[in-house]
Amino acid sequence: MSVPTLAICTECTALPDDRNYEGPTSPDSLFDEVMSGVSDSGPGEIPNFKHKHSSEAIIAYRKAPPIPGLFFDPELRLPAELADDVLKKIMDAYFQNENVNQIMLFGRAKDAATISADGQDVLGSSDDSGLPPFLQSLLVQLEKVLKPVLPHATYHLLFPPSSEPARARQAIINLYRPGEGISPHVDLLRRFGDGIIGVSLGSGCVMNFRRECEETRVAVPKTAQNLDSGLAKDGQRGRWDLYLPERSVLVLSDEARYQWTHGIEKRLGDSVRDDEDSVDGEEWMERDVRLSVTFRWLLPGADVVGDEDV
Ligand SMILES: O=C(O)CCC(=O)C(=O)O
Ligand SMILES: [Fe+2]
Repeated sequence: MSVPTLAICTECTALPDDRNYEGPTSPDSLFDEVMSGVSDSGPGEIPNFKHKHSSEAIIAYRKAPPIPGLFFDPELRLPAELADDVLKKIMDAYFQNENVNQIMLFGRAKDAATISADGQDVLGSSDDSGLPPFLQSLLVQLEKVLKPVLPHATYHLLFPPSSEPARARQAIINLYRPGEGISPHVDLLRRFGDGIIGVSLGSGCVMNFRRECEETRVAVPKTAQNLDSGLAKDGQRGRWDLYLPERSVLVLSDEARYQWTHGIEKRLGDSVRDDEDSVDGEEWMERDVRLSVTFRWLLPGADVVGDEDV
């Protein structure tokens, strides 16, 4: 079996002209329906100060929240040289037009067909045919830095051995200007598999996580109880806000991928402290232009762009 031909898709999405716009348009990211009650202001009304809405009373932490399947180490950063190089190449290749803020690329992880007779990987174990070289380099680096820190099963999910059948991998790149965000969502269940890697480049920002109600599969409602105290009915926190610094790496799997939404509120900066017990005060972190690169597995048969019914 030969490696499938290159499948690069530069399907760029322009900014929509509606009041619910929050930043990158991510039809490919959203759960089957957009969560309600997320966006209450249009692009011209960016909340620029800290406690305007109840949701903004939530303080973000640098430490990872205790959500099963979420892996994040604030100390783990990509090498600056690699991150700068990837950022520059992405900007040059895809974001010269200021109306473009999202791009999707597709590759296919190698399978046994790309392994030479002596058992060595011909392409390198993260070499996803179809992705541009700088994203392949990023994947190789991610494979290296994540190996020592992830549980074996999660690492295996993200970087399966070459003995397993080749799978299609999507890289979605989102560009956020200060004040932009993305609605809380669960990445499409019928399109993407388990195991998502998110890389932040150029700027940090806070990502919020909300537990979904299992029965309804909609985001835990924005009630005072859930948001102001951060506690859901069962006494467990239904929301966590995590600061993702520039060059950091986030992994979502299992419960974190399926039972929690993730989103970014549209703000010009974020209030951050180390963790719940931190005695130090909050730090206000201004946002700059941020690029996120998210790698996800396409489910079998879902590698047809634009087919929402798969
Ligand atoms: O910008 C990010 O880090 C998140 C992007 C995201 O969630 C998505 O595209 O599905
Ligand atoms: Fe997402």
